[in-house]
Amino acid sequence: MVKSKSWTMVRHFEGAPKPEDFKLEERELPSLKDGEILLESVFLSVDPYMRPYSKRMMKPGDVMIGSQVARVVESKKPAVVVGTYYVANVGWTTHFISDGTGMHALSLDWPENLPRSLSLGAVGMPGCTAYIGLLEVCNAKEGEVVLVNCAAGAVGSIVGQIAKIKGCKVVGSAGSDDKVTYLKEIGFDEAFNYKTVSSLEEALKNASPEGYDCYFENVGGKYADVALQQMNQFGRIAVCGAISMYNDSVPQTGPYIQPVMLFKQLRMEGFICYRWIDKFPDMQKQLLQWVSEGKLKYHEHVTNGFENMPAGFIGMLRGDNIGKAIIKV
Ligand SMILES: NC(=O)C1=CN([C@@H]2O[C@H](COP(=O)(O)OP(=O)(O)OC[C@H]3O[C@@H](n4cnc5c(N)ncnc54)[C@H](OP(=O)(O)O)[C@@H]3O)[C@@H](O)[C@H]2O)C=CC1
Ligand SMILES: CCCCCCCCC/C=C/C=O
Repeated sequence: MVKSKSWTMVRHFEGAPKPEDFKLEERELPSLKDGEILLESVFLSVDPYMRPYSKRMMKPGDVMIGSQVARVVESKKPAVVVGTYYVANVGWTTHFISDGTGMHALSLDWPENLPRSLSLGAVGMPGCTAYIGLLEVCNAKEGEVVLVNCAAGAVGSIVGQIAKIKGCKVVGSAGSDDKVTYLKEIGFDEAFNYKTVSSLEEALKNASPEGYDCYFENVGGKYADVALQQMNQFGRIAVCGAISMYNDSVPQTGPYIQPVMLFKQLRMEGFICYRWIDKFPDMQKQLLQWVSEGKLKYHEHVTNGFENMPAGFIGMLRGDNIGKAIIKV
């Protein structure tokens, strides 16, 4: 008998998630039936969406939502070979039985020198989100100026680098001096620590006196109020996330965006990456190629041990991570 451990949500989060909001549970899995496979997790992802989507998709006692890279340890499905790897959306759980639906296999020729955890980060959903938001939603063009916040994170760090590959000028903001150093290392033209600048408005003006054509928005709230004022005429804003608002119990209120949207003739579009799910395989191929060629750098913030998964999640929301926050079992 195989024992599976899972992290469940004890109660809906109030404000920032806390360790006591999670419970580690264990259960025995049944024997495999014909057509089924048994998988064990190798890497799990902790992502900001888990905070707002826990409210939309979960009830107390449910296993936390999320995706992982898992290895096949037993197979009663002829097409599936033991030792192969899959990305599966099965939540915070160490072992699971599947008939193969709702998962996708990692390429059998995954490069030896690259960690498979990249399929949860730079070459996975966050990488595709960066690609879509920048190129499909903002429609960034060579020579334009791109602003991205949460710039040292899983999505933001890829946004900035794709923008450089496409010939844009890139400005990024992040929440520590180490993150700012990292952004310069990976090719951002300008970067600043939004927590220590005396004026966000001045920091944005200094970084790009010529204004901004594209704004890849991950933060929302007061940051956005200031950044929108720095947009150029006909600027485009891809609303990817609003992490500064996810823990709010009482919604934040204005300033309101209509005057600046009107007089600068801006276009703002919210997007969820899965609208482009059919394009994921092509985007992932491109992202993996850029990584293999050294054009796209990646960094991972690895928390070791499944038992530390809530701490890894809480730490990511607090800003502990440079690059993708990953749990290694
Ligand atoms: N629309 C879509 O399809 C998708 C949207 N997203 C969104 O993209 C954004 C980035 O996600 P992801 O790259 O995975 O996460 P990150 O790797 O960027 O990690 C989250 C980061 O958010 C920053 N942060 C936390 N609280 C605040 C705050 N109050 N104000 C400003 N920054 C804060 C921290 O960085 P710092 O130290 O810089 O503050 C932290 O490191 C999120 O908003 C997420 O919801 C992600 C995937 C898909
Ligand atoms: C494993 C279930 C995931 C369902 C929600 C995925 C949402 C991804 C888009 C993110 C939006 C904001 O962060």
